[in-house]
Amino acid sequence: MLFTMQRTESTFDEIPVIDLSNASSPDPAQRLALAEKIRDACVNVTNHGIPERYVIDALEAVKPFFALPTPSKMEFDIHKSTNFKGYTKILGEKTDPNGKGPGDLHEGFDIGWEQLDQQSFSSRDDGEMSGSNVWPDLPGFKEAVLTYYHAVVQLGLKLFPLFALALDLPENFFEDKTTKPAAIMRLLHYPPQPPVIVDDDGSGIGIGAHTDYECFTILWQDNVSALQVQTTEGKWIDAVPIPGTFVLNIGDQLARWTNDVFKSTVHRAINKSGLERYSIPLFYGVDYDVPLTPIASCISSDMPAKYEVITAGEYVRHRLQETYAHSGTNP
Ligand SMILES: O=C(O)CCC(=O)C(=O)O
Ligand SMILES: [Fe+2]
Repeated sequence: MLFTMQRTESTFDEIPVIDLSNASSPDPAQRLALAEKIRDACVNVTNHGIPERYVIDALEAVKPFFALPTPSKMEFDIHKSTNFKGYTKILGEKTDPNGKGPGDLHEGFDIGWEQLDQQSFSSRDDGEMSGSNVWPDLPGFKEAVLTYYHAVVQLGLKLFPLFALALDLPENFFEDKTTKPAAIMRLLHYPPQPPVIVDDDGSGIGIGAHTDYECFTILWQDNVSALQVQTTEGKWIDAVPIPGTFVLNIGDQLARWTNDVFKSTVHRAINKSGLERYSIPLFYGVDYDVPLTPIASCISSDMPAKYEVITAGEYVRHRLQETYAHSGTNP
């Protein structure tokens, strides 16, 4: 009989902390032991190798941008972009596909892959998601943001082999599918809001309940608690910020590769602190032209294929269109 993977149930009461020191250990047993720990839908990772200085610099770069008057920020309106890059105004996004409210109480600035050392953007064929970044003319902004971006992209490349191991696949399974890092990064600002519990009409939500669209998300959050993660039983757990760690979430592309053996993590954020909150998620997917074909060991007569096969780029574009539809269309 063919070996079939079992679905992972995430039933934690608090989000586990996983030490990534052994991610590139020469000992395969240590890499495998670590891989088993990241099966859960959501973990905090420590010893990730990203210098704190990079986080601080990116944050200090973006704060003056968010402090600009709205018309200046709207010059970089995400709706002017072919590939959803640039500025999202407060309430500009509605991340919960079933959300009833007026939109999400955060503003954001999105970038994708770009080399750090280049004068001008060299375009890359990203199919559905082709296009360039936009940059405000603020001193040090681009350099600080891209320096942090590239450090997290490198961390992500170390995680793909662990996910492959956890699926009993060759460690290099994702290598030829991640040759042009398809990573979107967002710098997010949640302004202080009245300490309301979210109303029945959905107003007051910082970011509505959703799953992320790529394979996994590496998220830095400041020390203001707002993020919540839903367990398989439907319980909301606070992703309490732990200094020096990142949150690692599973996203829809991995769910599609694995026919839901790895489920994508439902999460949301509500900033009830009365304080400003900042977070920086980086969503790491496979190359946009790669079809999300389910892995054979994740399909059986008990677990028939759940998702139609589409490319990563088609999937991401479709989801971004839905998210931003209520505040405009893109070219
Ligand atoms: O701000 C956060 O903690 C979560 C952000 C998020 O879920 C997203 O941008 O997809
Ligand atoms: Fe998210």
